[in-house]
Amino acid sequence: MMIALTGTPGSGKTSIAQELLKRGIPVTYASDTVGPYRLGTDPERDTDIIDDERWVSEFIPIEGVVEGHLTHLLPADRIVVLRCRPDILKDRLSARGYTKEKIQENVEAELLDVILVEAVEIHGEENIYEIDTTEHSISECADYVNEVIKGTAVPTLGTVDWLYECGDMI
Ligand SMILES: Nc1ncnc2c1ncn2[C@@H]1O[C@H](COP(=O)(O)OP(=O)(O)OP(=O)(O)O)[C@@H](O)[C@H]1O
Repeated sequence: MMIALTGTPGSGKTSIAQELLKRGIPVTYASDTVGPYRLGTDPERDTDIIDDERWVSEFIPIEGVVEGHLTHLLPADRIVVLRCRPDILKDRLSARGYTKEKIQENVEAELLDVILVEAVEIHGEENIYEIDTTEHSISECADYVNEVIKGTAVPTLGTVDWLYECGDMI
């Protein structure tokens, strides 16, 4: 069973993946697999350009959790979408020293549910497990992913409405 752990940059994927690893759950970092698919960098957006179609088509499925903001594109069995309240996400990304533009791009993507919508389109609502990392500790989020792995979690989406709560950030 392959579980995708996805979410906007800063939503907490790496932190939760590290906690899962500590608990003995196998984790693959997508960033370790995209090297051959890197086409270059986008200087304006300060990000790598990845040939994601080829990456997805050539990805050899793993047993365990695959972490990264593109992993919902993979043919995973269940998709955990991490959410983060946009004002908190802004703080987390500012603390990293990201540019204003890069922060704005990611905050808007989170506000507009971009990853969640893509995940639902690809995998259907019945395979989506959404969790708000603003409201839960890293340990609680890892507990939840563990439940998703075991099959005891109930698929969920629509647990947050950032446009209602923080729409004035756009
Ligand atoms: N409940 C939580 N779950 C995950 N991270 C949290 C939580 N609460 C606070 N944080 C903090 O938020 C930050 C999340 O950063 P992290 O690198 O894990 O995100 P990411 O989604 O992997 O980002 P990227 O896609 O850029 O790698 C960390 O500093 C972490 O300590």
